[in-house]
Amino acid sequence: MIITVNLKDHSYPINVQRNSLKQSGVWVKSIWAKQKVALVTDNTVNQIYAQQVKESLDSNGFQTTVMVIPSGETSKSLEMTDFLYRKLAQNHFTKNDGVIALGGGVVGDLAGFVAATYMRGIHFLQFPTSLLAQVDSSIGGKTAINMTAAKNLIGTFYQPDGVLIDPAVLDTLPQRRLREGVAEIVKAAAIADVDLWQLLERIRNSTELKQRAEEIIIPALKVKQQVVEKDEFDQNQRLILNFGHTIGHAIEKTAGYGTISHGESVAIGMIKITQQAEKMGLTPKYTTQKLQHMLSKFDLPTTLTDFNPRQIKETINHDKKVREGQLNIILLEKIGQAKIVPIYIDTIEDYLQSS
Ligand SMILES: NC(=O)c1ccc[n+]([C@@H]2O[C@H](COP(=O)([O-])OP(=O)(O)OC[C@H]3O[C@@H](n4cnc5c(N)ncnc54)[C@H](O)[C@@H]3O)[C@@H](O)[C@H]2O)c1
Ligand SMILES: O=C(O)C(=O)C[C@@H](O)[C@H](O)[C@H](O)COP(=O)(O)O
Ligand SMILES: [Zn+2]
Repeated sequence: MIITVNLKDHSYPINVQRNSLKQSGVWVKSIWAKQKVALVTDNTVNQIYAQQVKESLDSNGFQTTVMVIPSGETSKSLEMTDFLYRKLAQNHFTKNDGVIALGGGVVGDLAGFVAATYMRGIHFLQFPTSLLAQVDSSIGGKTAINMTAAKNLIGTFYQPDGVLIDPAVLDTLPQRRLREGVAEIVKAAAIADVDLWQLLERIRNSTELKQRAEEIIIPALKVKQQVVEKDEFDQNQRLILNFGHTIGHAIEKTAGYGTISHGESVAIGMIKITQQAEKMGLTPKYTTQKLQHMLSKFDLPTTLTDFNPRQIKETINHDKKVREGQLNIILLEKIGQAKIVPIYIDTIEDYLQSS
């Protein structure tokens, strides 16, 4: 199935097809002219999938160099950015050449940032291999690396030329990694798709979800595609994709990148913000309970024992949504519909204390 992301300057296809990775070179040839390709991956995905992708690319006329970064959130760094820039330069990559991100959101965000900035931008494709990357991070063009001060502080908007999703690769994805993707799917349903929410309600657990992957991936990525089409550069409506992320990103940073994963932090963030919104009458009663029930069913965390509101507040000060002392937070109008509410940043600690 092909879903097109329609944007003013750069529309592109998302191709969802089981077992497509093995023949990915054929698809790439339909998008790019023959050229050098940097296949950026992490050491886990490298061992399982890089060779078959390289073979398919090379047999379709591409000249592929595999570039491997360590697995995990700490690779979204200036150090790894520099490592990839050097590799591209050593291998004489030019503006005619391209980068393919083969991996989860970490590989996608980092490789996308490198592709966007090397020679002011070279061609870029996403081959997402984690559930999270297949439903969220590979689409929409946000690229980023982290700083000590806060998450995703450096980045660009840089849309890929295409996204190739092979649901068969989820077979090798560990359970913990799978449920991290479920957190973003629950987010997508909660903010914009009540039908997807109801479908998730009918699914018993992560195992069943994996078996019915395409049924879930397609509506989840359509939520993202539609939101991005309305507001590519995060000026207004796209902010809803940040539901649970203001607190979530602060949790990731304060715990130490990679300690509590992105998906887990977002799950806790969605609960914290909804609990308080419910208390203030901004979100209907029992919404937190519904979210808690949904997330727990997929073994996602909904609380954090070491939650430190002061530290979290300090980190939130660096959030990209802060403008002139105000922060846009995302709340649920109801399940399936989000709203953007501005609050004063000074009030965030009380907000967090009482939730
Ligand atoms: N750009 C965006 O719009 C966007 C959206 C959501 C999340 N993100 C970012 O994405 C990152 C999280 O992504 P993630 O959850 O994919 O983490 P990840 O990239 O670290 O992948 C999780 C783990 O799964 C492994 N893995 C990936 N695919 C596999 C497969 N098929 N089989 C076996 N192992 C596999 C990886 O090696 C890694 O160890 C965070 O940095 C987050 O900020 C970005
Ligand atoms: O695409 C978006 O927009 C999102 O907010 C999707 C989020 O799931 C994702 O984690 C994103 O990277 C967060 O972006 P940021 O702008 O808050 O850094
Ligand atoms: Zn996210």
